[in-house]
Amino acid sequence: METVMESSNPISSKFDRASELKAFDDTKAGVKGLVDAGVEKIPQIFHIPSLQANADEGANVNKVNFSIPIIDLKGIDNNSRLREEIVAQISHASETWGFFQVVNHGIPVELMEEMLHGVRRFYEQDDEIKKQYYTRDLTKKFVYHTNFDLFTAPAANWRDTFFSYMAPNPPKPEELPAACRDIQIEYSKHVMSLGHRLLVLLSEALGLEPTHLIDMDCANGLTFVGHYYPACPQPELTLGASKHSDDSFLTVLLQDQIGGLQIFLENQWIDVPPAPGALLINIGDLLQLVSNDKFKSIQHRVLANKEGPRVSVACFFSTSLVPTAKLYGPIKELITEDNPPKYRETTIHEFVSYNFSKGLDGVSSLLHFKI
Ligand SMILES: O=C(O)CCC(=O)C(=O)O
Ligand SMILES: [Fe+2]
Repeated sequence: METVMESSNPISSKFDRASELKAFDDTKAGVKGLVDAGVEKIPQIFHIPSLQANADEGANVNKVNFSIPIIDLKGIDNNSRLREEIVAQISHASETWGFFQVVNHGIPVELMEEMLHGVRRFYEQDDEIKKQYYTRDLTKKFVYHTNFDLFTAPAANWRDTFFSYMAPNPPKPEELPAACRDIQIEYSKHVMSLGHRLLVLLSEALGLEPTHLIDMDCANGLTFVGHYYPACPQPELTLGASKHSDDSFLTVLLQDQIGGLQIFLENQWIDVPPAPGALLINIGDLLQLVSNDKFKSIQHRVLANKEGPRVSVACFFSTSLVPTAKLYGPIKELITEDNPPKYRETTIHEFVSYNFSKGLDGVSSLLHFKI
């Protein structure tokens, strides 16, 4: 009798969940630790009920014939007609899909591969060394844990993650783990320069001076995030990353060949299969906000998979760590009588803190800032 009452009591089942989450966090071994221990049934904390009931939008996958455009940057710097053409492609993609892939982006393919290897080396190294980096202290220079929103999200994701702020105040090399330090530093430098080039093209796409977005400090901060999605024995019950949009200005994503990333467009989920040598670029919430909704920050998610591990590196351009009181709102030059500001002004710190406290709950943070 008591057992029945306890299990139907929402308060006690909530307590169970809290202690399960804590026990999982305390292992410091992440989702990979569960897989290494041989779990065949994924723990309850990872279950996403709407997926199981097929009740979310996931029931509609790839009904439209659509693929993310691949934009070739080759020759952009010495042919002005080609440059205009590329700006038009970037403009169209950013207004419509919020996502595009780039090739001939200036980052050597070997470097991209070594970057993915570096992330994998970190996760697959000796557990005792890896655990030393496990922390929920976000002021650390290198933060490794499993889900950042483990204790607040409705369901945990089948994913482990580490991150470091690589700009404006990069960590000292010795503050990063030996498994990925050299490549993380080198790759981040390349991404910084690609981000600058893209922000120039995006400024032009908005009809602004080429340096407009750079001058607004959109490329001052870079957060480097290394994800590891272990193979999942029951991928239909959970997700690698829940539906969300990025809180950055711009995100540069490097994914391996496993696949599983999907974007939510026209009320359905669309696969974003990896394209060899390409980097995936997406508009973040902050760029949607300053462009007054001209550019779209599109929600996306990552499926859990049986074939993993899947490795990806997401580099977010934002300035969250710069203690600036600078206000960001819709860019004045874009505002007209017919196009009044759609958002109130905010600081990066306020925006990112709001997004972080909310976790990956599928609701855009932008709504909170709408006028
Ligand atoms: O791993 C991926 O492909 C996507 C990760 C992602 O969406 C994110 O880090 O915001
Ligand atoms: Fe994302």
